[in-house]
Amino acid sequence: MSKAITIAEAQRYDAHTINEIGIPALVLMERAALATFNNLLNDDFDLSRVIVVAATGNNGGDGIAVARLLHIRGIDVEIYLLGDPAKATPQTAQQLKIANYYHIPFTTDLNHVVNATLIVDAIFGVGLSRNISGKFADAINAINAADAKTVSIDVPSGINADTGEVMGVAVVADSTTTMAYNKIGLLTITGKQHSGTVHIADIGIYAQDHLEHAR
Ligand SMILES: NC(=O)C1=CN([C@@H]2O[C@H](COP(=O)(O)OP(=O)(O)OC[C@H]3O[C@@H](n4cnc5c(N)ncnc54)[C@H](O)[C@@H]3O)[C@@H](O)[C@H]2O)[C@H](O)CC1
Ligand SMILES: [K+]
Repeated sequence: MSKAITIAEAQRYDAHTINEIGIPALVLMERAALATFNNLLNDDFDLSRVIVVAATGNNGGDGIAVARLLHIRGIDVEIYLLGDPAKATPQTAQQLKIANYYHIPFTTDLNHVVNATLIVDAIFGVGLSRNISGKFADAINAINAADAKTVSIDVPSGINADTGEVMGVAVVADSTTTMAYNKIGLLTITGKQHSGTVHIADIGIYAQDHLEHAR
């Protein structure tokens, strides 16, 4: 079985890749988005009306970049944005700027989530730190009430990636594209029930960089 990591390890490997190796965070985000995009195409989903539900952390940034990749190919895609864009991470703020350049439509109508043919869940990844309530919970309930298939980015939003615990409410995905390594919480019974088919995406983040053949 392939390696699975904790939230702390994911965060440490990300930081090492960005700060010590020097691969820019936006490059990693683009690779995360491309990997997710490829899985959307390969898994043969109905892409007639796609909605990306994104928050303003880096998980949301991955999702906004996926929306752009779809939009550029002529696919009907909208973004349902949760949280305050003024508080977005630098990478996610940049993704929002690019999305605006391409005039990707934003919606504030949860009915568009319910009526989509495919939902991309980019609300929370390994940064989830407390129980989910309010608008975030409403969006997750709408995702789960929709007939559409759902693809989660990195972690089904609401699942604690260390324990598999549901943090109040959690997305039930058909497929999850998780970055670099599987997460130990996704191997628990609840984790598996919520993540569906897990695709592990190589985005250039490795647990060890002292591979002799790599340097
Ligand atoms: N770091 C990288 O280089 C890469 C990360 N990738 C993706 O980024 C996420 C992790 O991003 P991060 O910004 O650390 O966290 P999240 O987006 O998961 O969310 C954090 C955000 O949400 C707030 N928050 C936490 N819990 C709650 C809650 N219950 N209700 C409301 N708000 C909440 C928190 O305060 C933060 O503001 C990772 O999973 C990847 O998807 C890329 O893969 C590229 C490389
Ligand atoms: K997610």
